[in-house]
Amino acid sequence: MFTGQQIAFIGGGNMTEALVSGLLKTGQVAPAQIIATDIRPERLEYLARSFSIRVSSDNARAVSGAHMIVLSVEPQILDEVLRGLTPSLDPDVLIVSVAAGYPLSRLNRVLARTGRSVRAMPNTPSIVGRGATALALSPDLSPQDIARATALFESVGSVTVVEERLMDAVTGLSGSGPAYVFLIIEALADGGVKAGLPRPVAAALAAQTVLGAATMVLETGLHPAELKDRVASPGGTTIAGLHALEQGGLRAALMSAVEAAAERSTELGCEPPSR
Ligand SMILES: NC(=O)C1=CN([C@@H]2O[C@H](COP(=O)(O)OP(=O)(O)OC[C@H]3O[C@@H](n4cnc5c(N)ncnc54)[C@H](OP(=O)(O)O)[C@@H]3O)[C@@H](O)[C@H]2O)C=CC1
Ligand SMILES: O=C(O)[C@@H]1CCC=N1
Repeated sequence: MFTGQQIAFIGGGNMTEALVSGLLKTGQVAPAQIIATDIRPERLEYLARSFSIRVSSDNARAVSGAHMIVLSVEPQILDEVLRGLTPSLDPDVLIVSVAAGYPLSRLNRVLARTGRSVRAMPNTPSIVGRGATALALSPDLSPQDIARATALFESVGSVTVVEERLMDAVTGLSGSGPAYVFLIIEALADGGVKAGLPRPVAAALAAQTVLGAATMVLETGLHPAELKDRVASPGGTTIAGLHALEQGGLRAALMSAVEAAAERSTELGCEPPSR
């Protein structure tokens, strides 16, 4: 699928590292087919050393001759970065953007092109191959384009295709969601420490509990409420803990977190560039 294809990653940060690592692990892409750019020389050195890929500080040169471009810089600077690519851009190149909140209509407007683009929202568990990515596809993509974009993100986890109007909601849930879960794991571990556990024991139990519970939801297909009910014995420990969570407003807090992050994603898409 990627035979003879050149892939350019613009912005050599966390997301690019996860995707480069995932793609190379599939064995479908050789290091020489990948180029990554960044403005930080230390990131370029790190990426070249870790993955033996080509690196450059020149975005325009990197995209010249590329068959697929992955845009992975902050949304606030993406307009400026895109304008710098325009002179060397093949009008037919497949463009994949992971920039939060940044709509495909804006991408096309800034690049003065009409399509062949994918808006993606991955998340940081992609770094360990357990990512969740949603893709919104422009209507003119070929089956091969869709297969390539899907393969890129399947190399680091699961892929779901959604309408672009849902991408801000996806960003609020699975894009930002790992941070909510890290906070929950930290707080559970703190609770364990408060109840007398050594910190390393509490941290390991908290993380494994979240992993195990999430795996049960995915593997059984049961409603989380059904699984919750199976943990809570009548008059037992769990119902006492659940009552405390309801009093603390955990459900409403998590719903508000997703809503606030989704709203921020929408705002980011409308904001003028910050630099
Ligand atoms: N982190 C996450 O959980 C997720 C992030 N995203 C999206 O992915 C994108 C990248 O995020 P992430 O990898 O975390 O960010 P990082 O900050 O880790 O990576 C971006 C890199 O691009 C560099 N950079 C800045 N300007 C340029 C430029 N003009 N040309 C080339 N490189 C440049 C940055 O340097 P410097 O730091 O000096 O600015 C930085 O090294 C963002 O759009 C974000 O919205 C999407 C899903 C999840
Ligand atoms: O916080 C952010 O803006 C990015 C997008 C989703 C996760 N991190």
